[in-house]
Amino acid sequence: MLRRGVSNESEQGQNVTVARIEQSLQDLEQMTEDDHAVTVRWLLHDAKKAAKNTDSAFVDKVSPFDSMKPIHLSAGGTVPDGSATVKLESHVNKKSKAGKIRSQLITKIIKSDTARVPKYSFHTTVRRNILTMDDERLRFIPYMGDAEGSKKKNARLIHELEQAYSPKPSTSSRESEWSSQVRACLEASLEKLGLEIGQDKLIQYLLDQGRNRSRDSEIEKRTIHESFELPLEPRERELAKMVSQAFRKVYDRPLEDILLSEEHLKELAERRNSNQDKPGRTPTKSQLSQTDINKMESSAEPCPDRLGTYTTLICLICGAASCQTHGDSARDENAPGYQYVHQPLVTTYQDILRKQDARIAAKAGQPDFSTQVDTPCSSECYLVSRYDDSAYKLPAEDISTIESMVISLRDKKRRACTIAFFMDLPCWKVHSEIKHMEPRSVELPSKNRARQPDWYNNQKKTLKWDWQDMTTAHLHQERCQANPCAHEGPCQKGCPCFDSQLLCESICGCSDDCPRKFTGCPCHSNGIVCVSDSCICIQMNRECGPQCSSCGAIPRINPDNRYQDDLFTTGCQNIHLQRGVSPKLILGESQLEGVGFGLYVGEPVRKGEYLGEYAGEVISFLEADRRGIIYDRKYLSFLFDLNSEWAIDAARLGNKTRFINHADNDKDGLNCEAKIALVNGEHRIKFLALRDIKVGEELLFNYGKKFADKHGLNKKLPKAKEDGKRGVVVGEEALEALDGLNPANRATRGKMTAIRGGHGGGRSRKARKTAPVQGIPVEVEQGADEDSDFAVPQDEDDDDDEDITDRRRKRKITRPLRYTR
Ligand SMILES: C[S@@+](CC[C@H](N)C(=O)[O-])C[C@H]1O[C@@H](n2cnc3c(N)ncnc32)[C@H](O)[C@@H]1O
Repeated sequence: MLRRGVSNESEQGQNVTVARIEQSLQDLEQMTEDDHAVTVRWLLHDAKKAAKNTDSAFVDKVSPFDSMKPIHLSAGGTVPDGSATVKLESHVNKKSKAGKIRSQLITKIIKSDTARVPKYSFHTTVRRNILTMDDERLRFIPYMGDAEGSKKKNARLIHELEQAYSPKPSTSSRESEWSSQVRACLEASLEKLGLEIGQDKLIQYLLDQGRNRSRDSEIEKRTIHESFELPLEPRERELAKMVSQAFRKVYDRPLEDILLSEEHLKELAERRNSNQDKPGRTPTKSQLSQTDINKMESSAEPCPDRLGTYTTLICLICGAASCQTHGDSARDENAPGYQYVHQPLVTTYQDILRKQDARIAAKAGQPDFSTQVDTPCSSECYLVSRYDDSAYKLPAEDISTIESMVISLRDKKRRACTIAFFMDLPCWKVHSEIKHMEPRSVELPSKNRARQPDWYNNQKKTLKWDWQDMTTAHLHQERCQANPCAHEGPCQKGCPCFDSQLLCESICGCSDDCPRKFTGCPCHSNGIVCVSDSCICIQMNRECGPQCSSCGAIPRINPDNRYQDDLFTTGCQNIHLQRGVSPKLILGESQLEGVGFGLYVGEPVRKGEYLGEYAGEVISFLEADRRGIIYDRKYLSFLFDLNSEWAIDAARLGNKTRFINHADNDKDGLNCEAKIALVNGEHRIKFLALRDIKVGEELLFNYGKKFADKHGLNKKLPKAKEDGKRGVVVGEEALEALDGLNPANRATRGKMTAIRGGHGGGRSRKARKTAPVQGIPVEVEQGADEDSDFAVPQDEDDDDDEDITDRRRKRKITRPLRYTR
């Protein structure tokens, strides 16, 4: 904020010298400093006044510690029986040794029969995965204890964290505030001197000179450089050189620090890319003739720019506004090799319409949950009205508004009626405009059609016998995240699905008859139930979905039918995650000594049954690596690789499955496995029982050798009943133990018994309501069982683990928990 204005009086640019520019810059610098001083004085004045007011109104003048007597610490001496000593070391002044105070406290040891509460790292319970952006700022350094020899370890940790979180020093806010102030000052100074160059020319000069040779922001530099159409005139170059020299003298640093700072370059490049600020390219309105302006305003083109906003606001996978589950994964701009590229997700209107069509087509097979019927909206409704299209022309801006609205309205049948209502236009006219917009007439020439992959026939819905050698589309941990494709032309080279050798999904923008599109399973028509490898969806580690028109998945994924157990006893069984009903799971202290909590089953589970979803934050690998530094140091990690780009972290957000501990093999109590499945274009992790599991058994799955080795996961279930010591608890007795030890659980006891009695798909049928989240109805159970069932199993019993047979699994998809390098 420049309080004293800069003189408008233009000085003669021709007589300018380095000394004069220097003087002008100094004047402005002085002015800026004065201005800053005035601002700070005002702020302090205000702050003092505010503090005074608060003081009298709310602050107690007497310190609560005033009445406390000082405690005299005993300086050691004999320690009475039943006591222990604690050594304290306080540092008053870090640098001086004199500031170090050592004392020793004598404490009483209190013994109690109460079970020790296991260590627990706090988490918030979530019902579905939440996409979390990268956070490359190191916000705090965790306290890792003062144990012997930990100083070196802590120093190493701090170094590691600083390396991971700040690969390059980011501009501090003070620095960036200063830079922008000086930039403003510079602009004013050039204006005052009447020089015929502005900041743009100075930037061009610095880029021409190859100043700022750092490899950072290369793309931005190129974008900006290419936007200058004409080379600098010799006079301009001379002036820019003088400004650069004067700047260095006044500020004692190079001009490029201010004009080519990473932050500023990024800002400029974004502006250039969005076409708002192309020097010498985009004429201003005043430079255009009225005919040009009319042409621009009546063109159908301005729409795509605005559509960009729609596509980023509305998720292309689920249609939710600002979706937190899918969406463009976070970019780590500080990552080595990161390059700024301005790349709108979807570029043209036709792409978006195609995507819309694909989504609507994918939904066509689903039951219509809406209550709408095909009744005409008015006498002018397109459903009833016969109209002469050519007789009535809409203004360009109305057409443009219709285009924009079409994108956000997914119900195709109703969109003309809805738009007509909002715009107060005849429905038939809106409908006719929409029809013109749709790229239906675009028939692709046959030679240009996409080809089916060699290993998959989407019409017969079959895989070639050696398909597993030809693709990794089913190996989710190795493949990338599914991103719906949206491009002109057929799905061939250049299409992201094609290039990643993946199939197109129903959410992709390509046409329904794209030969690369996954078309689901034909199980019912082939007389098969989706339960084994004969179902193509199971073979490809996918859950059945709307694209499987005949197998019976569609009514089974309808949330309204979730608790209709009869429906699930037959028909498609490959919809676990979409149904989302798990058996009763009880949280208690793990039977693996000292590992904290563990998860137990509260009702019998059969082999192959679904146990729950491993939910948490979906984060990029870069973020996982950063978080992993602290997790690995604490030997407590909840990271789980989801695919080749993303991981799930259940440390901060998660559900009960985050408490499932590790076992190497059947002998150690391994009883469940984790599988990654593709569910409607989304990767998700589910737990399945590897064998029949008895009530009260602790769930254990194999985290993978790398994780187990790195974290030293060596704790095993105690052997069955040995000389009165603790043993594995299973069966009814275990339930008593789990139940009885925590009075809070008694209330649920009757319910659990009832569920056990009615086993055969029997699950806790809790009252539930639906809560809309981002426009999508999400099931929320009232009195959710999450975390209320704490218990500490302590009783002994025989370890009567059953023999586990049939361990040979054709598809190896048990996914190790992530470890960080
Ligand atoms: C996903 S958490 C499991 C829940 C954890 N027990 C708790 O209370 O939060 C994984 C962590 O549990 C511990 N853990 C799991 N299985 C273990 C085993 N067999 N031996 C030792 N520690 C284990 C390790 O600290 C590991 O990093």
